[in-house]
Parts: sequence; C-alpha cells; structure tokens
Amino acid sequence: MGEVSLVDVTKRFTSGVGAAAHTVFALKRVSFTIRDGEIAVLIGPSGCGKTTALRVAMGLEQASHGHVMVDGREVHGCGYDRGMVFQHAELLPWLTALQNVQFGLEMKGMRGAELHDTAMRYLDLVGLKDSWNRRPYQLSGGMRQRVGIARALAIDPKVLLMDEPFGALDAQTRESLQIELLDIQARTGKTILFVTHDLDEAVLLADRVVVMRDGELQEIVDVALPRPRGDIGRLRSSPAFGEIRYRIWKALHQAPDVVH
Ligand SMILES: Nc1ncnc2c1ncn2[C@@H]1O[C@H](COP(=O)(O)OP(=O)(O)OP(=O)(O)O)[C@@H](O)[C@H]1O
Repeated sequence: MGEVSLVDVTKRFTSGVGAAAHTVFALKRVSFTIRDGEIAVLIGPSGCGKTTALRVAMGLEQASHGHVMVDGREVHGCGYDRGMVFQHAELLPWLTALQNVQFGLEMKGMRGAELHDTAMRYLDLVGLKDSWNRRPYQLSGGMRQRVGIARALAIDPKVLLMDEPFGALDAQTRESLQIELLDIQARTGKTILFVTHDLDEAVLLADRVVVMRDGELQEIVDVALPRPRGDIGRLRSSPAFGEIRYRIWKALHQAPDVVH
C-alpha cells in the first residue's frame, strides 16, 4: 500500500521581522488523497504552495492545522515510508554515485554485501550501473537527478515525493527522464506525488492533476489516457492529450468561483 492524504492542512509562516513581520498562509485547509500506485501531479502558479504541500507530506514541515496520513495512519515528521527527490539532486559531492545511494540505506541500518547490491540494483534501475564510481561533478545534470531518484527509491518508500525534479534540465534530457520515470513507476508500482510548472509534463505523467492556487486546492483533473503511455510523441499530439491539457489550463486561469 502507499496511500497518502493531506487532511485539512493549513500551513502558516511568519515572514519578515519586527514591525514588518506578517503571516503568510502557504496552504489553506487543503485536503486531497493520492491513491496507492498512482502518479498525481501538483501544478499551480509560483508561490501557490506546491513545495509546502510536498514538504508537509514528507514531514519536513509541520502543518499549522490538520495532518498527514499514510495508509490510514497519522504520521509525524519524516519516515522511511516516504522518499523525496529535489529539483537539484542535493547529492553529497565527496561521495560517488554508489555511496550517495548507499547513504540512506546505511542510515536504515543496512551493511555489507546487501548494502552494495541494493544500491547497485537501484543505480541499474535508473541506467547508471556503469557510472557507480563517479562523483557528482563528473555526472551530467540528468545523471545527477537519476542518482537522486535511485537514492530515494533504494530505501523502498511507499510514496515518492518529487519537487520539480526535471525543472532544471534541458528539453531532451527532461523527456528521457519523463519516459524513464513512467517506466520505473510501472515496474515498481510506487505512489508518486510530483510537482511541476509544466502543463505537458503534468498531462504526460499524471493519473490525476491537482491544481492549486493561492494556497488552496482549485480542482482535481482526471487524466484518462491509457497506461503505458506508449509513443509519447504521438500521445502529445493527440486530441485527448490536448483536451486534458486545456482543462488544466482553464482550471489554472479561471477565477476560483467559476471553476467546477
Ligand atoms: N520558510 C518560509 N518562510 C516564510 N514563507 C514561506 C516559507 N516557505 C514558503 N513560504 C511562502 O509560502 C508561499 C508558498 O510557497 P511555496 O514554495 O510552497 O510555493 P510554490 O508553489 O512551490 O512556488 P514555486 O513554484 O515558485 O516553487 C509563498 O508565499 C512563500 O513565500
């Protein structure tokens, strides 16, 4: 199982100091459930609360009100049931690709041959078996993201939380990683919550798209496209793809009171 829910989550931050201090509501009473084995994409304008929602789900931020459930159990703080992939892989620069993947496993108590073999298996899954001995500066941006994905998957979380993981990559690398992510998800069955600004990426990856605006959940759009997604060039130019893309675009652009 790997179902994650935000239940009536509000997140307040205090910004500024002294007389200029004010309260920012990054999330306002947000509730949604990501079902076991689905890819849900969180989309919305800059500052609408996407990263905050992900960080609250991960346990890196505590909700000011409301709570997070994983498989029906309320969770507090981080746990091995959730793994996170960041926009910039955030690898430890003095460690090799293999050692970066091993790092989380060691924290979990794994040692010896099992540690080595598990980390190698996940490097293989992301196509980096032959680059196990390279340090981050010897890897391309796409390869670094692959190591980040391998590191998060290796701890075998129920839920993978991905914060604009392909946002800093060139178009071609981004597309190959999108295809790889679909393939990895098909093979592992992981539940994925993925943040992006990119409408095409959202439609391509998602089973459902959660549209946010100004800290609030605006609409959830079903992406009724077949899985596996197949020839993505053809899919992108299909009327069904365009129709779903347009629905999400409308949800992003309409005033809150006229959406539904
Ligand atoms: N630690 C913090 N302290 C104060 N305010 C914060 C903090 N983190 C986020 N915010 C504010 O909360 C709001 C939501 O921020 P968040 O980063 O979640 O948005 P986002 O949708 O992910 O934006 P982007 O797409 O630009 O990454 C913004 O107004 C932001 O300035």
